[in-house]
Amino acid sequence: MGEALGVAVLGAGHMGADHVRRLDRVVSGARVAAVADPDADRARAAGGDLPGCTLHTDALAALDAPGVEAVLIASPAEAHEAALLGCFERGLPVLCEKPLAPDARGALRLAEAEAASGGRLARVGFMRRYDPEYQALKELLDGGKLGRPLMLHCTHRNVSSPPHFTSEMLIGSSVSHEIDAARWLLGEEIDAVTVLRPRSTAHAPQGLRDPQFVVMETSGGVLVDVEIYVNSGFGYQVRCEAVCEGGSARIGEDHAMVVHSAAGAGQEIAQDYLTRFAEAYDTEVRDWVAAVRAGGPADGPSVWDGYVASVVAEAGIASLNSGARVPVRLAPKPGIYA
Ligand SMILES: NC(=O)C1=CN([C@@H]2O[C@H](COP(=O)(O)OP(=O)(O)OC[C@H]3O[C@@H](n4cnc5c(N)ncnc54)[C@H](O)[C@@H]3O)[C@@H](O)[C@H]2O)C=CC1
Ligand SMILES: O=C1[C@@H](O)[C@H](O)[C@@H](O)[C@H](O)[C@H]1O
Repeated sequence: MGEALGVAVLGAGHMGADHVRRLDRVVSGARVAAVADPDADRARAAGGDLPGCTLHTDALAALDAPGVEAVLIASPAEAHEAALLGCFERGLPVLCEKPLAPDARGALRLAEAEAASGGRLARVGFMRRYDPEYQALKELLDGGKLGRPLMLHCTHRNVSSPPHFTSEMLIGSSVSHEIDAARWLLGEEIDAVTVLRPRSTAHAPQGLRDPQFVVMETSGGVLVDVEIYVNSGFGYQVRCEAVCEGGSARIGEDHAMVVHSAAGAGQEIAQDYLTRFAEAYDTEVRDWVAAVRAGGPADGPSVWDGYVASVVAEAGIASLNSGARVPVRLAPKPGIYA
């Protein structure tokens, strides 16, 4: 391995371009060796000025480009499986944006393929695990000071949804973060999901079921509720309150400066995830680069975590469409994820 880890970034859209910037300017010990996007202009805009960085319209070609030692996948979910399989075949360590795959069957194929490759090569980009507030909440819950957790109340609001967003993606793409965060915070699996459907906002595109109210039941009897509202129109808000036997703890309150004037009191509200979770993305990528340089991403959110999130999301989508409570059924866990 060279002085700085050579990373190929696949996908140069919102997340990919931001990860290129992060690898180039924020994270030490890494350099961008290749950028791939079928949209050549996007690849050029993200990586065209970086010394030693080759540009590609074919993602698999980027895996074989000179100096590539690791891969960051930021293409749409539909493209993750081919890219991850390409990494597994070549033994390349990889950080893949969430969701791992568009459906649970694809996610399971990936867990089986990684297990067959002989060891863990991939992490999934559930960046909330690297957010200082989420980490503080986990430390508090793990420490047991508040007693056993009984409920998590979660809020997840976006200003607006991208044009391709479907009602199913509110769960499969957005709530996938709460699914992973709840499993990680509580150390429990999710056994069943019920999705309730309030009337939709007039500000959502025609036919989009927005907001939705997701209720998850864990193996230990904790109830996790999530308000997902992706066309709130006013801000990006991610909150979580843990209610425990001996108290409660809340994260994600708007922590900007409070300004008082003749017009009243006010505070800026983050408008997107790149602002709200800037530090989490930096820490996520910094930690991954350090782990790869030290020999491999043996910890962090795994392909199995990505698979479980997909199964829970699929149960949620079934509940969204039927109105029924849907149990979660997981495949046997391959030994590498023990
Ligand atoms: N962790 C987080 O908070 C967030 C994660 N994401 C995830 O990041 C991924 C990308 O999302 P965005 O950047 O918002 O999408 P985007 O649509 O802005 O960018 C995706 C880019 O991938 C390119 N692309 C399409 N097929 C490709 C392929 N086969 N190989 C390489 N590139 C390909 C597209 O041309 C486009 O430039 C998704 O998995 C999404 O769920 C997105 C937003 C936030
Ligand atoms: O991952 C993300 C997006 O894909 C998703 O669409 C948003 O709802 C989330 O807030 C963001 O973190």
